[in-house]
Amino acid sequence: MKSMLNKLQGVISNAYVLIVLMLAMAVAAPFSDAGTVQMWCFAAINVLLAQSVNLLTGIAGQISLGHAGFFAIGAYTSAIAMTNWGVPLPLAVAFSSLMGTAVGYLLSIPAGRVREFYLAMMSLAFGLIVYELLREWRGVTGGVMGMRGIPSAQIGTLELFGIELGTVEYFWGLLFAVLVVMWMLRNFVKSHFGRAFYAVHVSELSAGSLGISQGATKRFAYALSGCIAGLAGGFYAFLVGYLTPESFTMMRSVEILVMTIVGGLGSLVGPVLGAVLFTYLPQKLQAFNDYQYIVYGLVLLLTFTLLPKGLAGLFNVHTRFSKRDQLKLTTDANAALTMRTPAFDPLLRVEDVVMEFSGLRALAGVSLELRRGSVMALVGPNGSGKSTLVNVISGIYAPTHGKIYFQGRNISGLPSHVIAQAGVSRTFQDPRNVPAFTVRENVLMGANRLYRHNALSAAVNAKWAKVEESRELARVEALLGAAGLSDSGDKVIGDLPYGTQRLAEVARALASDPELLLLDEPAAGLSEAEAEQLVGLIRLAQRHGVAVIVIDHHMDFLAGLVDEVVVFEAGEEIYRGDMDGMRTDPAVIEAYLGAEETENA
Ligand SMILES: Nc1ncnc2c1ncn2[C@@H]1O[C@H](COP(=O)(O)OP(=O)(O)OP(=O)(O)O)[C@@H](O)[C@H]1O
Repeated sequence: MKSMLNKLQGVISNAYVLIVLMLAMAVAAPFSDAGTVQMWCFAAINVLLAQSVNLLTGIAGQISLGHAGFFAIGAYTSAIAMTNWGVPLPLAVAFSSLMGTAVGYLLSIPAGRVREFYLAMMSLAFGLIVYELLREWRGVTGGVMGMRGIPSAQIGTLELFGIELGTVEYFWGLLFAVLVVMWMLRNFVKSHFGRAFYAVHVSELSAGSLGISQGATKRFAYALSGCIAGLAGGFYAFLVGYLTPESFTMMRSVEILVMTIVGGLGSLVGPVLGAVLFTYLPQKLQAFNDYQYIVYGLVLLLTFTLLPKGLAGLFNVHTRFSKRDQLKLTTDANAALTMRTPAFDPLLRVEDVVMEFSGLRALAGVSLELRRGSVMALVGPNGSGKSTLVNVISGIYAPTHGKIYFQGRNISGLPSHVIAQAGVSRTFQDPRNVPAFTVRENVLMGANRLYRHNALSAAVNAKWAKVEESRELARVEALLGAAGLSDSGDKVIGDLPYGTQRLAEVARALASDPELLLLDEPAAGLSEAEAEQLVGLIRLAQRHGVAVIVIDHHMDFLAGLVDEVVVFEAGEEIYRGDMDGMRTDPAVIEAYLGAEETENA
């Protein structure tokens, strides 16, 4: 029984099954009655809408309660383009996508600045504004009476190059569009763009440290989502032949979001399942007469309670976030990191940096220099400013005073993603991985700054995109080997022990092929064997000329690994030198080691 269920799950999650199903529908369409094909058209439009929400909300993590706004903009744009300006069908539909893209981009400017509850409210407001505009801008939209007489496949008034298009031909066109959009989305989501969307979704702080601009990523997500919803709107207008604001109410927005969630956010198959269900459900529920909305509500409640991952969860559908399965890979352990030449030495110069938090001096004038291939430890009691220094160097905080030069360039106060792009990589005191990604995908995310191919190449799986993905996957494989994680590559990281997650985060930091590596307490919570793996990774970086700053309290771990130790107390340096000197330094004993011994006693 279980194996049969597994087989069924395998079949459903297979994209080819979906394609075969769609082709079968295309073949069956001419032999089906007009009402059935019409429903298939509505289902296809809903699939586009659900994919659009899935990209923005499921992948990029930006909730949308106003998607009917994009849908409406697409529908009215194409209708106006054809009826008022005589634009032919393909161009009119393309216009609706372009308009959706432009509005999506514009909306991202305010929406990208807010989160959670405020974002939900803002997207809701967007949908309401569009709805009101449709009602009030009578000269363009026809107001509450709407637009009628739009060429329609359903009525038989739609033409393409003089040939009449009926519902069946229109369905073929829609199906083709759905297939192309889903194929492109699948490739896109499995590329570094998809991983960047997810990185921003899970932690904007961590995304910045990977060289991913949260602002640019969100703008891109809104524009792409608007593009797909606009396309759906374009198709809708020429299917039904009339538009009124009542088709684009807040309820419609909610319905689009709900069908995506019920289908399963984050997967590509989920939105298809949700869209199909929500095309047929209202029709089937008509049998319940006055109670249909109660039954509708119950269906939703039950789905959310029993299937937290939506219908896709029921079928065990997992979207993976790399193109590994499609590529032939080579592994070359030496290819993990680039050999650095001493072009700029010192690589890092920190000059008199002060960091104040509302009057509290976390750093009180810190200066240091770091050479290529050297390892510096920052030690000191809790609250002495070690993490703050790492945060200031990596751009999480702009220093109150002082300068930081990296490769001769003043980077103080630059955004964290710009600093990461320049070659500064870091880990956090608490590992910040994407829990739903596998170990391999998490490490691969670190390589984000090294990709050069554009989004279109990623979406059509261009050769360039494949070459880059193979190259980075091979480097990741070598890094997984160096971290002792080769056997865990395919495991979902959120299910793994803390030590593995930490090691994977260090491997991820190295995957960016950095010049400077900043490790914030990387050995905390590691077993002895894992700590050895960590030492191996740091040495690998060092051999390749990477400069390393490591914060840690474990003297045994640091001994033999570091070239220089800097001890902090209350934001000031109280010792700089080697480990042996530190152990006998009176100031250090008084401020730090004495305290450690007392703590250990
Ligand atoms: N974002 C912040 N806002 C306000 N105060 C902060 C902030 N970040 C750090 N601090 C304060 O700055 C001081 C230095 O903290 P920091 O985290 O750098 O110390 P640390 O040496 O890394 O300590 P630990 O070993 O506990 O991580 C502390 O007093 C801390 O409370």
